[in-house]
Amino acid sequence: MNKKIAFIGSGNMGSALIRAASRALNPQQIYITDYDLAKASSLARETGCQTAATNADAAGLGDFIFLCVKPQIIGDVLHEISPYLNRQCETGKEKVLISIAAGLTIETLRQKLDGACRRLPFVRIMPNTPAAIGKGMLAMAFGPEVSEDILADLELVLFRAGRIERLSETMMDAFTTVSGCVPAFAYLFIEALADGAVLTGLSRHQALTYAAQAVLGAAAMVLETGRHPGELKDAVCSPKGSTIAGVSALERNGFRSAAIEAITDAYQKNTELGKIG
Ligand SMILES: NC(=O)C1=CN([C@@H]2O[C@H](COP(=O)(O)OP(=O)(O)OC[C@H]3O[C@@H](n4cnc5c(N)ncnc54)[C@H](OP(=O)(O)O)[C@@H]3O)[C@@H](O)[C@H]2O)C=CC1
Ligand SMILES: O=C(O)[C@@H]1CCC=N1
Repeated sequence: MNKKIAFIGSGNMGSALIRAASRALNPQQIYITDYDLAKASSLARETGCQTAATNADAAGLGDFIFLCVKPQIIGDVLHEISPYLNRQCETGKEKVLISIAAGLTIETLRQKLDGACRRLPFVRIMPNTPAAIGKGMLAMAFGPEVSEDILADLELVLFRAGRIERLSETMMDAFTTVSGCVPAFAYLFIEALADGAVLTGLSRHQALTYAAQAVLGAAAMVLETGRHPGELKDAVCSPKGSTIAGVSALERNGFRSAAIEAITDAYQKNTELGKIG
């Protein structure tokens, strides 16, 4: 795959995808830019990618243009790069736009483009930050104008980010919640478990390592054995044992309902982000 890839925005999520893409391709195929150019330059030095001086340059250079800015800003960026995309459209150059913004539909984003570039193929992807180390979960939604060749190339750019699934756009807000947001909830859980372990005498480093490895192992058991988490939980809980005492404490404190409401509140917010367009 010899296409050029541009990333506009190299913040938390953009930088995770840039790291993944730079492992999948020759990093010299990748152009990074950001409002804060020092941030882009530092990441370019680390990954071997190139920098683009402006969003317009990135739009001109990239065959695939990843838009990795906040949902509140992406409309301005699309408006800003439209003239440069239109110039390329006149020469018959086929570019692909890719948004990672939570909530915003492809149709809403397309309306932010001015001129002929409004017809360009547009893909909406939803990654999560573990993509930085190849442990991400990522979904792609797209319309009929996006060819199988484009999707195959996009998967080549992203395969080092982690697991990739194609999803109907109607499911993207639900996916964003249970995949994009969940790492933050899991970090909270791991941090709290480690706090408890520090209370029982372990060092902070030991506590974090052991708690994170236990959560990692439990997640892998769910994915790799296909067994229901309730069944896996029962296999840890001995009658009158310590684990069931801990499970009881979690239930007493509303752990399950807190987790369910974390998902439903975050989902609600994702749908609201979609209305800012
Ligand atoms: N964080 C996450 O886990 C996930 C985020 N997303 C989506 O990713 C997108 C980016 O989020 P996130 O990475 O967290 O945000 P960040 O703020 O970390 O990154 C956005 C970057 O874009 C830069 N920027 C701001 N304005 C412009 C502009 N006009 N042109 C070029 N660059 C600009 C920012 O610079 P500066 O800081 O100087 O303003 C910042 O470096 C959002 O749309 C979000 O919905 C999706 C999945 C997961
Ligand atoms: O919090 C946010 O808005 C983004 C969406 C998914 C993860 N972070």
